[in-house]
Amino acid sequence: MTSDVKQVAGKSYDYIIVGGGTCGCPLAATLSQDFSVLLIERGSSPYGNPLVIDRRYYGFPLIKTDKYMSVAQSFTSEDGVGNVRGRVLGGSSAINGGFYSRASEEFVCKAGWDKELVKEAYEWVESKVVFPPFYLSPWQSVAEFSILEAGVLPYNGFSLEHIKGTKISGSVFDEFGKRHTSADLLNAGNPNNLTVLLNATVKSIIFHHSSNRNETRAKGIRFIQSNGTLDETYEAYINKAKNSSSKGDVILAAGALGSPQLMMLSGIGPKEQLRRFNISIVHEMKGVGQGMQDNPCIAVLVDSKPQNRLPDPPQIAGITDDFKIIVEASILPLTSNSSRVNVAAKIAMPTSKGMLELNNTDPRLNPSVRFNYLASDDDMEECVKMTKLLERIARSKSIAFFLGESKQEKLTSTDIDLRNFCKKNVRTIYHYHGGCTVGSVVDEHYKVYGIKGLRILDGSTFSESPGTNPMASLLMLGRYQGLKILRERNAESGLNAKEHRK
Ligand SMILES: Cc1cc2nc3c(=O)[nH]c(=O)nc-3n(C[C@H](O)[C@H](O)[C@H](O)COP(=O)(O)OP(=O)(O)OC[C@H]3O[C@@H](n4cnc5c(N)ncnc54)[C@H](O)[C@@H]3O)c2cc1C
Repeated sequence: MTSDVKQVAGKSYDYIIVGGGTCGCPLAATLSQDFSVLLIERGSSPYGNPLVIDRRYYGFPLIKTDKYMSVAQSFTSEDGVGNVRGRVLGGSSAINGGFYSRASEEFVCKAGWDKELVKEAYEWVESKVVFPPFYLSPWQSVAEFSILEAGVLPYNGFSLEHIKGTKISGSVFDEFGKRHTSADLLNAGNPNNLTVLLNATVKSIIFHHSSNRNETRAKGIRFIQSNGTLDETYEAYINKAKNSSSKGDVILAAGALGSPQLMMLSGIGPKEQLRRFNISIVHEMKGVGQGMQDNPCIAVLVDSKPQNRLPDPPQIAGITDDFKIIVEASILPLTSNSSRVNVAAKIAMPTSKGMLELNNTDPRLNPSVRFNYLASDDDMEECVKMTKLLERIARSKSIAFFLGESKQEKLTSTDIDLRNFCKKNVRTIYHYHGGCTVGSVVDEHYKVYGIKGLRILDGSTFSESPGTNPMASLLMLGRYQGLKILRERNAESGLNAKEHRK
């Protein structure tokens, strides 16, 4: 691990992975088994940073943000909803709630993934960074009782599966309250093959055009120091190989905001967008930045005023019969010595979608994004149902007993009231995705259409969230796709050897 750009500048690797986040780290570890890998991350190391590592500081990165260096980068969508994205090795797995739950079989089927390999990849991740609950905090126990009291049944106890009813899930926090991020998975890589460059932001992809311009191939990246100037750029390249099929790839794993942004900054995207910022067009692609989606969330504060309770990440989930609503509860800090107790629910499969656009050419700044929360009637209807369920939970005897307060007053009365309540109070649960979706920007192997040697692997490729919280599936996807690439390359080298012997 280094922050010295000079150790990397001008060098070549079999694979270059942009973004040391949730998907990028397991991918880098896996590919390094057989190939040289450069993993380049704009943030710093999570190790030794209590805001990341210590459960007692859960939620603090969200309230301690700055423009360039904080581990969470805040942004406000065009809908006016505040949000954050990870900016540290480990990515958003280093700042999130740590709640770990596998995708449903239906989601795996729909994605066209190989079921057995998916299982193997989940198990690999779980053997390293996922923990069963060693104990349930008093608030998580009360959340469990209150969700059951509101009728989200059956009770499933501890399970990593996405099943209807109320369950206790896995977590990336261990029994000592220490967070394990995707960065820990790098320990499973081959240290002789793996270079991790921190505090370096990729500015654009470098392309090679064949002499007849029939083929465009990603041949490297251009990057800057994250605290440097935009003009002082460095380059790293993909290793030259004897034939094009044995070449590696540049793989974007910069997240649902980072990957579409970087595609556009590199000249791949909607023409008008690129022209607006004088970016030379490498490949027109209308789908880049499209299909942005965030799961609408309503959160109800159940305590009457801020208190000094320890932050408490979610560990219980209530999943309704139709799998359309998921309820979780946590205690989040407001300031360094006050916090609020909340119950939150998300619409698992919203239909409203938005888009992402460039608003500057500095890769360190946020692009502009609109999610169009609750724009469709279906989503609004679901939000009304979700708020009714939240009310039942918030007014449960279990919560009143925990707080030592009398049962909450009813918030609203008619469906019209509830619609207005939803419009006014919709927020994020941070599971946003899209922008480079499979079928639109990348094919089923996560290869960018029309460009050789370029793949994308992260939340930007999802056209819907995996029903449940997405971290588990993104960790899994990094491992899964890494294994697929290794197998692909082994099969190719077997074929080449055969050809050679003929
Ligand atoms: C506050 C919060 C709470 C959440 N809680 C949960 C939860 O409890 N359970 C759950 O399952 N999910 C949760 N999520 C969602 C989940 O964490 C994310 O969906 C997931 O981590 C995204 O993974 P990713 O690989 O797509 O992107 P990230 O993990 O965000 O990785 C992208 C990486 O790329 C880097 N990067 C971006 N641009 C560049 C560039 N130009 N050059 C170099 N590096 C770059 C970033 O710094 C980052 O490290 C939460 C998310 C947040 C933000």
